Formats: sequence, structure tokens, C-alpha cells
Amino acid sequence: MEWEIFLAPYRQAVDELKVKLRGYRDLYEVTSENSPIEFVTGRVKPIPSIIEKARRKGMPLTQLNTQMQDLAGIRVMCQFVDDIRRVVELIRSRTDLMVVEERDYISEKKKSGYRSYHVVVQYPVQTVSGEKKILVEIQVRTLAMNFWATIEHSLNYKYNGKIPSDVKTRLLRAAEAAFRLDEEMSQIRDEIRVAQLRFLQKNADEE
Ligand SMILES: Nc1nc2c(ncn2[C@@H]2O[C@H](COP(=O)(O)OP(=O)(O)OP(=O)(O)O)[C@@H](O)[C@H]2O)c(=O)[nH]1
Ligand SMILES: Nc1ncnc2c1ncn2[C@@H]1O[C@H](COP(=O)(O)OP(=O)(O)OP(=O)(O)O)[C@@H](O)[C@H]1O
Repeated sequence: MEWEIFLAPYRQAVDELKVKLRGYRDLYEVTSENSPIEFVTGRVKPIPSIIEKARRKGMPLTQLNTQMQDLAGIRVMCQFVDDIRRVVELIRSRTDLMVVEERDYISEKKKSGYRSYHVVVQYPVQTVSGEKKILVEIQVRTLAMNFWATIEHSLNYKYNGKIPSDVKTRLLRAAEAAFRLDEEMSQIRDEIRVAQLRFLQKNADEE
């Protein structure tokens, strides 16, 4: 019950931000522009995972609100690597939250092969006892990065965090393959864009 009371504003923050970020899709549809957002998920960290992480990192449970940045988590999936930058700019430009930290695991992937762009924001929620500023971790990634991270996460779970080294090596190779797929898709999109521009230009010249 105490956990539920403590986590209530985090649930509220996740619910509100899911709605707000999903809203961009409709806004882009109106302007017929490509939405940089494919889909959005969110979760409040499960209690056993909070307790395990606090123990692992030596965080006192009384300091969770300031020290554990991912109690409230949002994930934004994009089609293309370029869209990630557009989403991060959308987040930075919002006036209903404040960016407190950014971690770029795309320019510099993690040792595991993990790639994503993380933005930690401070988001105010209105509770019955007044305004509470909540830390929310927003992970922005492509569909391919998400595919890899989801599988790696479940393997980690299966192996209790101790993935055998041959599996680790294969996961690293898979991460590179996912990144090459992202690069290939970006090139295809760029080529289509150039072809479309040429087509429009040709039509304009003929008129
Ligand atoms: N699947 C997967 N997810 C990762 C990996 N590294 C980070 N993440 C995700 O990103 C979150 C934040 O990671 P970091 O920015 O490294 O934060 P941290 O508090 O230093 O590290 P954690 O103890 O992993 O939370 C994690 O809670 C995961 O959801 C990884 O190697 N694989
Ligand atoms: N920012 C986020 N947005 C949406 N879902 C998330 C986010 N972070 C983690 N998740 C998902 O929530 C579920 C529970 O995650 P949990 O917090 O236990 O994992 P984790 O973030 O990898 O853990 P840890 O930070 O303790 O290493 C997993 O399926 C995970 O992929």
C-alpha cells in the first residue's frame, strides 16, 4: 500500500506523457508530414525491480525520488535514426517539462551493444497534496534498436544477468547488424526523397 501511494504520481506522469507524446502523431497527420514517432510505450518500474536496483546501486529507499531516474519510464520508437533527433528536439522544446540530463548511447553505444538516446526530464504532476516534480526517463530509439534491446533484455532475464560470453559476442554482432539495417533504411528513404523532389521539380518546370 505504501508503495502504491509512493508510485501514484509516477503512474500519473507516465499516463500523461504517453498521451502527450502520442498526440504528435495526430498533429503530423493533419499537416501530412511524416511523424518522427512510430509508437510510444510507458511503464512504472515494477516494485521488485526497484528494490533490486536500489540494492545493486546502494541507494537508500528514502532517496529513490531523487536518485532513481527510471521509476517512471517512457519509450518512443521511431522508424529512422534521423527521427530520433527530431523527437529529442520536440521534447526539448516543450514548456511542460524540464530536461535534466541527456545520454547519447547512439554516438557511443554501451558495452553490451545497446543503442538508444535517453532524455531524463523533470515533469510536474498535480496531486491532491499539490504539485510534485517527478523524474521521468524517456528512451528514444528506432524500431531496430528496440528489437535488439527487447531480445537482449529477455536473454538477460533468462540468464539472470549472466549471459554466456559466446552469446554476448553474437548479441554484439546482432547489434551491429541492426545498426546497418537502420543505415540502409535511412539511405533508401533519402533516395526516395531525392527522387520525389526531382519529380516535383520536373512537373513544375513543365507547367
Ligand atoms: N536491453 C538493454 N537495455 C539497456 C541496456 N543498458 C541500458 N538499458 C536501458 O536503459 C536504462 C537506463 O540505462 P543507463 O542509462 O545505463 O542507466 P543506469 O542507471 O546507469 O544503468 P542501469 O543500472 O542499467 O539502469 C536501463 O534501465 C534499461 O532500460 C542494455 O545493455 N540492454
Ligand atoms: N523508459 C522505459 N519506457 C518503457 N518501458 C521501459 C522503460 N525502461 C524499461 N522498460 C521496460 O519495463 C520492463 C521492466 O523494466 P525494468 O525497469 O525492470 O528493466 P530495466 O530498465 O532494464 O532495469 P534496470 O534499470 O533495473 O537494470 C521491461 O520490459 C523494460 O524493457
